[in-house]
Amino acid sequence: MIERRIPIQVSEAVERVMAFACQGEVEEIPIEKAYGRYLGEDVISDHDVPPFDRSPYDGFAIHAEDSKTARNDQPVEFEVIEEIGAGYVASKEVKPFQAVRIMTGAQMPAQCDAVVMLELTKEYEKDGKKYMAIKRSFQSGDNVSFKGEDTKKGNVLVPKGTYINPGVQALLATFGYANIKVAKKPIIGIYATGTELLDVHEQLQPEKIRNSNAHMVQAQIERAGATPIYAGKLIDDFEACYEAISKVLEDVDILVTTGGVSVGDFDYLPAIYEQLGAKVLFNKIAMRPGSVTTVAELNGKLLFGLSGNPSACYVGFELLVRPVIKRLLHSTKPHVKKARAVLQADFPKANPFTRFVRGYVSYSENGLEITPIGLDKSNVVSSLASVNGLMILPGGTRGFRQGTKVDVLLLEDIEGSEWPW
Ligand SMILES: Nc1nc2c(c(=O)[nH]1)N[C@H]1C(S)=C(S)[C@@H](COP(=O)(O)OP(=O)(O)OC[C@H]3O[C@@H](n4cnc5c(N)ncnc54)[C@H](O)[C@@H]3O)O[C@H]1N2
Ligand code: MOO
Ligand SMILES: [Mg+2]
Repeated sequence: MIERRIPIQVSEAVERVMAFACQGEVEEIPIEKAYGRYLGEDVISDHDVPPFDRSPYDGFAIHAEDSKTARNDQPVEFEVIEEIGAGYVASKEVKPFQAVRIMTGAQMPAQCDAVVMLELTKEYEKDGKKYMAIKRSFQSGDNVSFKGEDTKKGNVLVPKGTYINPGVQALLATFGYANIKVAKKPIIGIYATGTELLDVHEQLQPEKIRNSNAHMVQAQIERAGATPIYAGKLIDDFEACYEAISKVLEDVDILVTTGGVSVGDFDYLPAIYEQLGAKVLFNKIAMRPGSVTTVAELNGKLLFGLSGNPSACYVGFELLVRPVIKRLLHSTKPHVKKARAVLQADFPKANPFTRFVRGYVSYSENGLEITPIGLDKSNVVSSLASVNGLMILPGGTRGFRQGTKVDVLLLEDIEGSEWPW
C-alpha cells in the first residue's frame, strides 16, 4: 500500500532541522586568504585610529591663534621652517608665526593645531627664507584628523560570524591581523541518484538526461560558504546506494542527495535512512516545489534528501541546507533574507501549499520588484539561470495580481535573516 505522508509547515521543517545546526570549528588562515570567509573571532581595534593627530590635507601646519587677524586685505605671514611628508615627524619647534609645510597623512607638529590647504596660501622667498601668507583666520582644530577620531582602542569593530568583505579586510590589516580565525568551511557531500542520469561530458541517449542537480547544488554549497564534495551519481539500486551513502558519511559534515525521496518504486532514500538507523525529521513539507524534501539525522549528522526535480531541489537547498551551513559558519542570521517586493505580473495559480515562485528581483525607485520567471513547475530547469529571488505565496491563497506587495527571499544577499518565517 502506498505510504501516506503527513506534510508539516515550512517553518516547522526549518525548526526541526535547525535544532541540529551547531557552530562549526574555527581555523587560522593568512589575511590574503580571508576574503569571502566568515569571521571566527571578533575584530578588535588594538590601537586608536588614527594613531596620532595628522593632517588630512597637503598644506601648512600653524598655530591657529596666529591667524586670527588674517583678512583679504590684511594677510598674515608665516615663516616656513621645514617640510614633512607622511611617515615623517617635524624635527623643529614651531614658534609663533612659523609654519611647517605638511603633507596629507603626516603627524601634526606638537605646537600646531590647524592646517591650511596649499590652495589657500601664497608662497614666496625673502632673504633666502621661505614664507607663506594667508588671508583668512583658522580655529584651533581646523583641518586636523585627531587621534582616535576614526575608532578607539578596544572597540569590537566586526563581530564573529560576519562575512569577510573588502572592508573587513581593510580592518584586519589596520589592526595587524596577519592571520585571522575564520569558521572552518563545512564539507558537504553530494550524491545524485537516478539511473537516468548522465555525466556532463556524456552524449545524450534515449530516456536519459544529464545530471544538472549535482552541479547546481555544488554551486549552491559554495554560495553558502561551504566546501562541496561531489561523490558521484548513483543508479537506483538499494544496495549500491546504501553502500555508497554509508561510506561517504564518514568523510562529510552533511550529506545532500538528490532524487529518490518520493514514493516511487525506485525511490530508495526512505529505506536507506531506515537501514542506516537514521531518524527521519520529516518526509513531507506543505510547500511547492519541494514537498517531498526529506531530512534525516544520524549521530548528529544531517542527511538532506532533496527532490530530484531541479527546481524543487534548488528551493529545498536554500530553505533547509543553507541555514545549517551558515550556522556552522557562525552566522547569527543564517536564513535567506526576507524582504517585500512589488509583483510585476499576475500569478493566477491557487496555492494549496505555500509556494516559492522563482523570480528575478530588481531595484527601482519604488523599492524592490519581483518578476516570476518561466514555467512554475518543479521539474523545470531552464528558468533557474536568472533566479535571484523566491516569491513566497502563502498556502490557502488564490493567486496574486500584478502590483501586489509580496514577501521575497533574496538569494544573493549575504547578510541573511535571523528567522524569516
Ligand atoms: N505518486 C506520487 N508521485 C510523486 C509525488 C507524490 O507525492 N506522489 N511527488 C512528486 C513530486 S512533488 C516530486 S518533486 C517528485 C520527487 O521525486 P524524487 O525526489 O523521488 O526524485 P526522482 O523520482 O528521482 O526524480 C524526479 C525527477 O527529477 C529528475 N532528476 C532526478 N535527478 C536529477 C538530476 N540529478 N539532474 C536533473 N534531473 C534529475 C528525474 O529524472 C525525474 O524526472 O516526485 C513526484 N512524484
Ligand atoms: O516536491 Mo515537488 O517539488 O512539490 O513538485
Ligand atoms: Mg521519485
